[in-house]
Amino acid sequence: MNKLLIRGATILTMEGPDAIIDTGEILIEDGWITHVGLPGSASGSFDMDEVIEADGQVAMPGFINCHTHAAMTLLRGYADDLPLMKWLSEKIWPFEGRMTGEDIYWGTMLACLEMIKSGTTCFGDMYDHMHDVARAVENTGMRAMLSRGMIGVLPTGEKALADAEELAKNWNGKADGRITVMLGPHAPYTCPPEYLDKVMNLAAKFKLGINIHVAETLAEVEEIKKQYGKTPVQHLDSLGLFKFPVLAAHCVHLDEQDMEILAQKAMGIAYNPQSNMKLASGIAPVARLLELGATVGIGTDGTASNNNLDMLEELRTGSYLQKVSTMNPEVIPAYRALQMATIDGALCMGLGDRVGLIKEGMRADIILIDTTEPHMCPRHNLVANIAYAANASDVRTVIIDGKVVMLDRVVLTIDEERVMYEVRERAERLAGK
Ligand SMILES: CSC[C@H]1O[C@@H](n2cnc3c(O)ncnc32)[C@H](O)[C@@H]1O
Ligand SMILES: [Zn+2]
Repeated sequence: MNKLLIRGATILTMEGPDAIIDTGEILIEDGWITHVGLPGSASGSFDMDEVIEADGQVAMPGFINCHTHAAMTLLRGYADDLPLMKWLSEKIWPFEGRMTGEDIYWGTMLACLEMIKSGTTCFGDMYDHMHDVARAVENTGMRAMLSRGMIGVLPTGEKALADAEELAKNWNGKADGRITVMLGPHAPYTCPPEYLDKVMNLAAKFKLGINIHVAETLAEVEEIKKQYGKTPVQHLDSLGLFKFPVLAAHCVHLDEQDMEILAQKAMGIAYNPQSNMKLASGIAPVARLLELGATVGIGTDGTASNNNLDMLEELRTGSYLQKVSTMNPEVIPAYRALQMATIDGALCMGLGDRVGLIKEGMRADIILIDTTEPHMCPRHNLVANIAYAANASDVRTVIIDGKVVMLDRVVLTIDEERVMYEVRERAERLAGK
């Protein structure tokens, strides 16, 4: 049995706003959290394989980015300052059409590197060549929910369904259980009802959830209303999609009925504030969705519309944006924002029984954040300091599934120079330079 002890940290368990243990200990055995408590309460350090001394640091669950397209690191800075449809059809899709599986592997490696260095331990992905995405997840030690993006209106729509089935057969539960699989029909405007029927048949056959972009722009809502006489959410509901566990990304333009449907029937909603701001898509009505009882996690979306994968930045923006759009500073307070970026993100992807809390019986996805820098001083409120003042570079150590993947800012599973070299070369070729 492998035993790892984290000692001396303030533990922000995320089990409740007051569930904070000063100078505590976390014992991890074979990747499981087996003890969380006060100093000296674990069995002693003499028989540990590894002890991490974490004085001056906060231990909390790793961040969970519940919506991204990891390999889009290759497109970072390639197409900016455009609205969604123009951005996709004129810039993104032509570039993606030139990408190989190997390009996607290296793009995902870079995303994993960036995520680990900013405290993300788990991400939800939708893309093509998912076998190569899965290889990157396996090699870096990250946890991920993977979905093959499927565009039903393209001639490749049938192949995408076959790829999704392969992904489920080959990778669901693999990499020591760190990889799970969902189906990824891209959006109601790219997947007609007959195609979504095929997706639902597959979901039923393999007992999979569904990851889909929904109601991202006003143009989408108008288009779906014109074609089907219903809002995107009501259209999907009438097709029976919400009989499956659905993770709905964006959900920016919703009426009250849409919000009730999502709150009652969706497994989760991925809120992507920075991407929605940058593409000028709008502001998701998250404060109201939360009032109605919806489960809302936070996603960065891909780095062509963000342009980074920094969850501390994202949760802060997400909170501030709701405050300003409702003109109410009380909505999404600091602790709520951290919940959305941890346990609620896990729930959105069906992983809430496994990760998102520091609690006995959960897998150990834990980050250590340095609290000794000037911008974290004084400590009136630790939670506010993390949610509103911390930087990605304050994340010192990252543990995923009980394995140390970054120790004191050295990533142990990735050759940083090699990854950046590969991505630079490939990005230049793909951009036609
Ligand atoms: C078919 S794989 C996934 C597909 O989604 C594209 N994408 C990236 N960001 C967005 C977004 O905000 N809305 C819709 N589609 C998006 C990505 O480029 C891939 O082609
Ligand atoms: Zn997306």
